Amino acid sequence: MAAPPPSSPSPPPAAAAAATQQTQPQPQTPFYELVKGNSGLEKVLLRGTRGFSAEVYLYGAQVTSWKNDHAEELLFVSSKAIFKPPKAIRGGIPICFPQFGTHGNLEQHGFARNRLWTIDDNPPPLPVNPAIKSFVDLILRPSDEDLKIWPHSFEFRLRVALGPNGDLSLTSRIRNTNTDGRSFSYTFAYHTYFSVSDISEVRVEGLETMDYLDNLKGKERFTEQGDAIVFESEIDKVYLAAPSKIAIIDHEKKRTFVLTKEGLPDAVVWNPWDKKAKAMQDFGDGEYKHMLCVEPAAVEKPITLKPGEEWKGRLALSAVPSSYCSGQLDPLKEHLIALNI
Ligand SMILES: O=P(O)(O)OC[C@H]1O[C@@H](O)[C@H](O)[C@@H](O)[C@@H]1O
Repeated sequence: MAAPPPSSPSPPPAAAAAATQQTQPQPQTPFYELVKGNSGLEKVLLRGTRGFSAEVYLYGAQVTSWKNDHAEELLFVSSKAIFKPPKAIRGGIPICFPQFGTHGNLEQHGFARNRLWTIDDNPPPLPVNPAIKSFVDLILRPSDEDLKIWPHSFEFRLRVALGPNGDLSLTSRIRNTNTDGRSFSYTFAYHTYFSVSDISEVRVEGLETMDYLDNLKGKERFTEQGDAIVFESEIDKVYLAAPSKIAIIDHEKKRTFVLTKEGLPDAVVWNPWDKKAKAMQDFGDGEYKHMLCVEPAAVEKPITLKPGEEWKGRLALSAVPSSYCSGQLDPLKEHLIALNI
């Protein structure tokens, strides 16, 4: 598909066709480009004001890039990532559905991350900030093969939006479309890989004093101590009933990522560290130093939907200068209000 110049984004063909059939223009015409990415897989480019950008592969509906106005990449994608089904792409924001990790009988993290999603040009309305001009809606429905391993009919809609201040939001809407009257339950995560300068210089605030399940200790439950979380070895924890705002402070970069989550009670924190990194085929030996996963999730208590019911889970990310005092998430409030998240 021919890529329109960034200054004059064009609606995708289906949206353009729909617009000509309507007397009233669509209030929210999604602006994006569809281009070929690695291994010929298609990806959507979102361009915001002042050079902000994001990329989303149709494979896995996976965000693989989020850049600020200095064209700096804010997400981590491994240099060894494999862009070939059935392997999930190592990095960015994989979607874990209908199972997080090994909490069930399906393959680790479920199948949504290694399925081909399609662009949904006519999604049901979703209230949005009118200042957001760059977004895309993707949809996944189960194939006959999927129904054999998880016998439930569903519609999973994901909107990825780039805000006017460069903030990135992902909104998932999952609907039970079973016609046999059956409910279904699932666990879920936005498996977000952040790019950091040096893991030993990073601190996470917002999870102190939380209870967590330690995946490195047979999912046993512990309580975190009062200090911000720092990293000196492998970590794989599911923090339970975590607050809606979490900050990742990168001292060297003088950058703070602020995560805001809705509908997702838990937060997973993962870094494989050196030994596990070496054992991973699609991950460089030293790359653990430059990434950290903080994953808004619903793990401990699966979400249950009756037929016709819909669940919504949202993640909003912003990257702000680290110019506030340690131990206080509150000063971020003003910035969050300014960002409208
Ligand atoms: O290699 P995968 O399947 O992408 O999983 C990576 C990690 O993902 C994390 O979310 C899990 O808590 C870890 O246990 C897991 O190792």
